[in-house]
Amino acid sequence: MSEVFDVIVIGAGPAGENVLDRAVRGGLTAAIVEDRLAGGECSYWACIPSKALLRPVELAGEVARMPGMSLGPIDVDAVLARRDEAVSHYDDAGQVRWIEGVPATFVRGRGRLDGAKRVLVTEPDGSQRLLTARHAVVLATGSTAAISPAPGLREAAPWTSHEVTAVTSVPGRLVVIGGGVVACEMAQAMHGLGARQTTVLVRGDTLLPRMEPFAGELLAGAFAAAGIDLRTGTEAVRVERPEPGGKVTVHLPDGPPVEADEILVATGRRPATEGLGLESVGLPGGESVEVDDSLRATGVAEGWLYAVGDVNGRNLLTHMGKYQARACGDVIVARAKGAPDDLPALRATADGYGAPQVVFTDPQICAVGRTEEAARRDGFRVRAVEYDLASVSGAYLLGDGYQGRAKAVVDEDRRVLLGVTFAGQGTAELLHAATIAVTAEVPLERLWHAVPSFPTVSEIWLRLLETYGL
Ligand SMILES: Cc1cc2nc3c(=O)[nH]c(=O)nc-3n(C[C@H](O)[C@H](O)[C@H](O)COP(=O)(O)OP(=O)(O)OC[C@H]3O[C@@H](n4cnc5c(N)ncnc54)[C@H](O)[C@@H]3O)c2cc1C
Ligand SMILES: NC(=O)c1ccc[n+]([C@@H]2O[C@H](COP(=O)([O-])OP(=O)(O)OC[C@H]3O[C@@H](n4cnc5c(N)ncnc54)[C@H](O)[C@@H]3O)[C@@H](O)[C@H]2O)c1
Repeated sequence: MSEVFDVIVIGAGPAGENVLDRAVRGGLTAAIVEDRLAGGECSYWACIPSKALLRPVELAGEVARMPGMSLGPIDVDAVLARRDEAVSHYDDAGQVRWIEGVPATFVRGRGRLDGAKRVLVTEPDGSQRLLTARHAVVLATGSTAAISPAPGLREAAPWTSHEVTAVTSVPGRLVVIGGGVVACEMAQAMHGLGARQTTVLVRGDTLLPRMEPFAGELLAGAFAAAGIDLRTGTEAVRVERPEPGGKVTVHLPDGPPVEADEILVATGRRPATEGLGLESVGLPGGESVEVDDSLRATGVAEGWLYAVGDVNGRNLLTHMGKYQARACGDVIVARAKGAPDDLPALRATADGYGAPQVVFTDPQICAVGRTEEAARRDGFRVRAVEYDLASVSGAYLLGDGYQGRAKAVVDEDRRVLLGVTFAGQGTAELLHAATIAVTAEVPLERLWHAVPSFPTVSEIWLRLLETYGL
C-alpha cells in the first residue's frame, strides 16, 4: 500500500526543508524523510556548533588586542553548555513541529529510491513504508566526512567534524589532518578552548588553497602567534592507536612522528548517496547527483528527480543549498501547474559566480566570486588591486596589532567586480556588500558613489577603488 504525495524529499537538512516549504507554499502536498535529526548536519554537527565553539575564542582574541582590557581563562564548560543549547540538545522536536506546521508529512526513517517516483523508507523499527510522488522526488541527503586513506587511520577511529563539533572534553594534544575550512576552524577552536598542543598537517603548501593566497598566509601567521604547530608539505603516512581511545601516533614522510591524544580528519566530504537506490533509476551509486540549473538530475527520463544541497556537489555551503532549494521548490510547482518554468528565479545561476563564504577563524576570511587566478583561468581580462586593511581607521580602532588584507578582482572590459576577498577581524559582515556588487555587476563608477561610513572597516571599499585609480 503506497502513500501518494506531490513531492517527496529525502533528507531534512536546510536544503530539504526549504524545498518542502516552497513546494507547499506553491500549493503542492509534500512529505520529507529523515533518518537522524530534522535540521540536518548543519544544525547539529556543522555550522551551528562550530560557530558556537569559535565565537568565544574570537572574542577572547579581540579582548586581548584591546589595551586596558583583560580576560580570565575561558570557562569551557559554559561554552560547551551554550553549544548544547545552540544544537537544541540534539533534539529535533522543534524542527519536526515546524515541518508539520508547513504543513507537510514528516517520516522518520532511511529513504531510498525504488524506481521512478518511488521512495522506500525503512523506519526505525525496521518496518517499510512506500511513498509515491505525483510530480517530483528531491534528494537532499547532504554529505559525510571523507577519511583520507593513510594506513591505520580508519582503525584509529579518528574524529571527524561530527565528533569535534560535539566535543565534551577538549583533548590536551590534538593532531589535525587537512588545511581546508573545517581543519582551520576546528584547530583554532580546540586550541583556543585549551588544547595545549595542536598540530595541523597540510599536504599542500598553504591553508585554504582555494582562496586568494594572502588568506592562508595571514591565517598561518595567526596560527603561529597562537602556538598552533602548522606543518605544510607533509601528510600522515601511517597512524597507530594500539588502545581504542588511547594515544595516537602519526608517522610523517620525514622526521619524528607526532603524538597526540586525539586525531581529527578534515580532508573534505563525500556525497551521501551510498545505499540511496540511485542505480534503480539508472544513475551511478555513491557519487554526486549531477543537476542542471533548475536542480533537475540529468539523465533521468521524464525529469522527475531533483537534487539540492551538498548531495549535488555544486557548492557545499548551507546558504547555497537553501538558495538552490528555493529555486527547486518553485520550479517543481511551476512544472506541476504547467506554468512557465524558465523565469530567472527558477534557476540557481549564482552557483556559477563563486559563492560567498565566511571562514569563521580569527582573522575572518571572507570571499565571493572568483579569485584572480580563477578569473584569469576563465579568460577574463583582469586587473586586481590589494590593500592593507590595517591602514583603515575603522580597523585600527578595533584593537592593537590589526592584521588584514583585501583584494578586488576587476573585469577590465566591463569595469565590474569579478571577486572580492577580505581577511581580517570584523570583515564577515562586509561580505554581503561585496556579494551584491559582484552579483549585480555594479559598475565601478557607480560603486564610487556608495560612500562608506567613517570610521568603519567598510572604508576598505574606498581604499580599493582609490587604489584602482578612481
Ligand atoms: C564542521 C562544519 C562546519 C560548517 N560550517 C558551515 C558554515 O558556517 N556555513 C555554511 O554555509 N556551511 C557550513 N558547513 C557546510 C554545511 O554544513 C553544509 O553545506 C550543509 O549542511 C548542507 O546542507 P544539506 O541540507 O545539503 O545537507 P545536510 O545538512 O547534511 O542534511 C542532510 C540530511 O539528510 C539526512 N539523510 C541522509 N541520507 C538519508 C536517507 N537515505 N534517508 C533519510 N535521511 C537521510 C541526513 O541525516 C541529514 O539530516 C559546514 C560543514 C561542516 C562539516
Ligand atoms: N565557514 C564555512 O563556510 C564552512 C565551515 C566548514 C566547512 N564548510 C564547508 O564544508 C566543506 C567541507 O570542509 P572540509 O574542510 O572538510 O573540506 P575542504 O575541501 O575545504 O578541505 C579539505 C582539505 O583537505 C585536503 N586533503 C584532501 N585529501 C587529503 C589527504 N589525503 N591528506 C591530506 N590532506 C588532504 C585538501 O587538499 C583540502 O585542502 C567545504 O566545502 C566547506 O566549504 C564551510
